Amino acid sequence: MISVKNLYHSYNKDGKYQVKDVSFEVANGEVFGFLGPSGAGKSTALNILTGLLPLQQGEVVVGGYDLKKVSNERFNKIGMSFEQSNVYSKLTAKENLDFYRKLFDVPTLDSHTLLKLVGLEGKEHVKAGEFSKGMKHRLTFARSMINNPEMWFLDEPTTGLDPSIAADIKDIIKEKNKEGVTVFLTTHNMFIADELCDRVAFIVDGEIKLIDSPKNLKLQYGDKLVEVEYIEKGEVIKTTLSTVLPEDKKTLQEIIEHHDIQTMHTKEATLEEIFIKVTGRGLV
Ligand SMILES: Nc1ncnc2c1ncn2[C@@H]1O[C@H](COP(=O)(O)OP(=O)(O)OP(=O)(O)O)[C@@H](O)[C@H]1O
Repeated sequence: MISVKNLYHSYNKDGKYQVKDVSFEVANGEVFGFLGPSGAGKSTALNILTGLLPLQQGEVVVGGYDLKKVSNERFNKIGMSFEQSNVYSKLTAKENLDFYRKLFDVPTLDSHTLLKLVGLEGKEHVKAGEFSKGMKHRLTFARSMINNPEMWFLDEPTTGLDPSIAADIKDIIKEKNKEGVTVFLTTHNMFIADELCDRVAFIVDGEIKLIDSPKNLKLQYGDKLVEVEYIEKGEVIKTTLSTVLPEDKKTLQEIIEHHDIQTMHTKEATLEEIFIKVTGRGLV
């Protein structure tokens, strides 16, 4: 479980906060996402949770460890993948993983298994410096799993990757979560948030504006509309009707009773549309 209460962070300690009064909880086994535009404070919050940045103000408990009390033991339980790949160029893929493995006091996964999982099978003995950007990202991602973490922190896990690599990464996240791993991720991509997260927090200017599941958000904020294509006098007519307004409901009933329906589906609001509605800001 992750518990964050009244978290603040100021890089310059000048009274301006890049993370402001942030509170949330992530249950064990949940995928929780911070969704927000560039500069919203997502990485800053994540870096505090993983110990990369010092905790200045607030209460943070990760996997039972209170961040105010120093304990290196907690690093055995967490994994972190960075937005920017940071692998050692002069070491091979296997050497990169083996070097990192030594930092843990718990059983670790073997390099071969991890490299296979991220599609780098056969590249064990290639220097990371010769890897493409996507391959370096896969290696960083593989490294974050080496200690079989209970809590997995992923900063923009698919940003800048080509669609097939992004799809593989998403599948691995889903698989690990099925095995019980708790995931905290940041993203400015509504599709990632929608597809992967059980709950998302909308974050803007360092503040959380709302937390809910993508499904609830769509139910609550989506316009209740239905798009219908039907045949009238040999022509295809397309119309959008409210499922709430009485006149539209009557029209819809009339269309269903007297016309040949080609297609009919409800029109869902996207998370980005809801984000704009709630925060007044876009996701870029
Ligand atoms: N080391 C730093 N020193 C001073 N300010 C910083 C530092 N790192 C980030 N910031 C500022 O803190 C704010 C939040 O940045 P952060 O990187 O947490 O945002 P983000 O939501 O993760 O955005 P992105 O997706 O672009 O990384 C931004 O205004 C950024 O300029």
